[in-house]
Amino acid sequence: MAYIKSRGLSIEFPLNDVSNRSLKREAFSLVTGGKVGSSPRHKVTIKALDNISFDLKPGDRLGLLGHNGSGKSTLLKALAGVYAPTSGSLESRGQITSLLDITLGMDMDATGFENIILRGLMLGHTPQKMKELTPEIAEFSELGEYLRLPARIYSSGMLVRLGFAISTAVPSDIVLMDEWLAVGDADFQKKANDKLKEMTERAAILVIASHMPSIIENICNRTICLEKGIIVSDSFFE
Ligand SMILES: Nc1ncnc2c1ncn2[C@@H]1O[C@H](COP(=O)(O)OP(=O)(O)OP(=O)(O)O)[C@@H](O)[C@H]1O
Repeated sequence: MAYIKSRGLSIEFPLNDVSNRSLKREAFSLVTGGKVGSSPRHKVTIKALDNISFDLKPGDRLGLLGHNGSGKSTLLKALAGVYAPTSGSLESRGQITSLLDITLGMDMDATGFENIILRGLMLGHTPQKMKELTPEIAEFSELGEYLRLPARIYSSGMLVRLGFAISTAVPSDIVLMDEWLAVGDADFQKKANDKLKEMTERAAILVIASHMPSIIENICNRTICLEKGIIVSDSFFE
């Protein structure tokens, strides 16, 4: 059964090029969302997440709220395995699909077809699985003969279409999203939106950060609001 368990999770970023005595530190403390502090070695650090604890189980649809810099993306990236906890723990079970950066791992010199395999490997799938999925991904992307050409010649919209088609090809237990994805031109967006809806509805657990109240109201049954890396409210609703 899929789950996420966070216990006292804290994530700190060391700012190696900012000294403790520097005037720059004051500037940082004014503008950043995370808490500015210092490490034992007198280096400036930003505490992006501070003592975060929560549990998620199948059926949970968590909306992450908070001002810019409050720690939403850092929490999503920690859930995706991009950042390790500085202290505390974060555990999960289940296949995770991270839609945080859907073109991550693509090689611009490789063709679209090659990138289907490469990006699939990044997502934790086998080459065999990706080969089986290739016709479906190719059809969804609508890139046709472009898939035989290097990705560097794609427009940014074409690249995102391919990344989206690959990332959503395999159903998963846990879906992570930073804002509801809007991909491609108007026609493609409708198709992508339907696919995203199907994927998030089928997932056991969804975690989405959003500044859009309508997204949170329509799809979430719980919200956690962050402020300077701390949970300031945790609400459950139908
Ligand atoms: N790689 C990094 N190095 C240093 N500081 C970072 C890094 N990533 C995030 N931060 C800091 O961590 C804090 C939280 O940032 P995060 O991106 O998680 O906020 P957010 O809530 O997602 O903001 P937004 O709504 O603007 O996307 C901020 O103070 C930010 O400056």
